[in-house]
Order: sequence, then structure tokens, then C-alpha cells
Amino acid sequence: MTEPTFSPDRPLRLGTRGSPLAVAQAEETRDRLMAAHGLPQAAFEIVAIKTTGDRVQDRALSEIGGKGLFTKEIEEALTSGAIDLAVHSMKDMPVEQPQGLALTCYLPREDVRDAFISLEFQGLEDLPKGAVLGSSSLRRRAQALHRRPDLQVVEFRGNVQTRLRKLGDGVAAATFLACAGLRRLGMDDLAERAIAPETMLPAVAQGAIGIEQREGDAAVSALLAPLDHADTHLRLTAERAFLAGLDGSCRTPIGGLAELLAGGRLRLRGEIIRPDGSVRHATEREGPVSDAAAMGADAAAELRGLGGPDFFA
Ligand SMILES: NCc1[nH]cc(CCC(=O)O)c1CC(=O)O
Repeated sequence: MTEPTFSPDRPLRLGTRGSPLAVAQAEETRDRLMAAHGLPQAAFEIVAIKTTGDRVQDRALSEIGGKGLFTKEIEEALTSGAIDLAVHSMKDMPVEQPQGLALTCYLPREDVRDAFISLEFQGLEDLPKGAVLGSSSLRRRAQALHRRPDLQVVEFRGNVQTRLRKLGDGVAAATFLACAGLRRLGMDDLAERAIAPETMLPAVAQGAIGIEQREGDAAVSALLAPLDHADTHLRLTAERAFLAGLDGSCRTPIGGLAELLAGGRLRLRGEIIRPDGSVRHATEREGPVSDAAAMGADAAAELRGLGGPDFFA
């Protein structure tokens, strides 16, 4: 079998989802590659790929299979050689990649926080009793219900524009969106009501763009090497080890955030919450960055113990 490899005779194909955010992230990757290697834009081609997660708009993501919904078709294109690399929102990436593929490069992380989005209200505390919160994220729903058990939550899918229209139509009084996505779309004003991680711990890898390639594709490895952001890579190593240790799927509300401290140290915070918000277990680790993966695994083991067997059922 001949391995498909990048040849300088044709454009390098960057695969991504077709959403405005996904395309913006692919363009950021392309622009960084152009700058790092002094290449013209014509040396790159962005290939938009429709995924199951994009196609199915009427059901909860957790219902149709959880993580991997936004990646399967893109990874198939990468494996077959139809694209040379894949640009992903790391938040949507399963902890393990298909045989022959690897995540080798992380771009500098954007704002990790969630933003509270509402046309009328300033924050979760402002919502009237029994107000409707729109969210399709199990984590955000559980975190919101933990603080406001009186709220009613409804499914909220679609891109940023669709969700804003739904707020305008009165489908819900408020929703949450990742600040990172809003900023990358140039909608910084909407990211104004950012929520501190102490109040709402973000999803593992929120705000990070990762690049996946075929293992052993030396040409692509060489192109990506200068783009990999060491700090982001370390933080995601801790967070994804934490997620892996929890067997994280879209069915379990999990929050996780690693931050770098002075002196080559790293702090990891993690939590699990029952989907109805009734129970929350949280923990924290601090240690040298060389222990990033071990800290993630250790924090996960503690939360597994605290949650007990039925927490993840
Ligand atoms: N699950 C969808 C998704 N995946 C990544 C982002 C935002 C960008 C990021 O977190 O890097 C979003 C939208 C959102 O949660 O508001």
C-alpha cells in the first residue's frame, strides 16, 4: 500500500467542518503555516467536510452517540488521503484517535471561559424563577442546574447565529457559548459576560485548536512542528488524561481546566456533576508540568471514587 503523503506540487489540503467557526479555525491554521514557512496562500486548500454532528440537527448530541460525531468523516478523509491534515476544536475530540492518526500540534489557546448569552439578563442569578435555559451541552446544563435547580432546560442546537435567533424568538431566556468561538468569529461583544472558571469550569480542552495528521507523514510533521504551542500542549495533556481517566463521553457532565503556574508548575481542576445538577464532586491537583498526565489520571481516579459506580451509568 502506498501511503498518501503531501507533495509540494499541489496545495496542502486542510480538512475541517463546514461551520463558520470551523472554517475560521482552518484559516487561522493556514495563516500560521504561511507565516512559519513563508508560503503563499495558494499553497493551501481548505476542504470543508460535513459530519454526522452537522447533519443531525434535531436531536441531542448525547442521544446520537456523543464524542466523535464531529470527527469521524474528517478522520476518514485523512486516513484515505483525501486531505493532508485535519483542524479540530479539541473540545469535540475523543481521547483516542483512530489507528494511524495522531494529534501532534496545538495552536495557542483562546479564552477558555463560557459566556452567558441573553438579550435581557446579565447572568444566571438574574434569571427569573423557572426561566428557560437553552443548552445542548450536558455539562453546562448540569452546572446551571446545580446553581439554579428551578430552571427549565431545553435543547439548543445550531450555530451561533441560529442560537441568537432562537433567543430573539423567545425559545429560551439565556444560553451559554464558548468565548473562544465567539472571539474567533469576531463577535467579541458577545463574549463580554464571560464566566470565571471558579463559577463554571469549562469543558476539557475548551478554546484549543488541535491538528491531526497521519502517523509517520514526515512532510506534514515538519510543517506542523513550528506551530505547536508548548504551554497549550501541556495543559491539554493534563486535561485529556483527566478525561480519559473518567472514560469521558458526552453523557457525563465533566469540567476540567489546567493552568500553568510559575516555576514550571501546573494546576488542574476537575469536576463531575449529575446531569440534573443535584450532586457535584470537584478536585484539584498541583505539580510539576512533567507530571501533567499523571495528575490528570490521578484526579480522575479520585472523582471516580467519589462518584461511585452509578455516577457514570
Ligand atoms: N461543541 C461545539 C463547540 N466546539 C467548540 C466550540 C467553541 C470553540 C472552542 O471551545 O474551542 C463549540 C461551540 C460552543 O461550545 O460554544
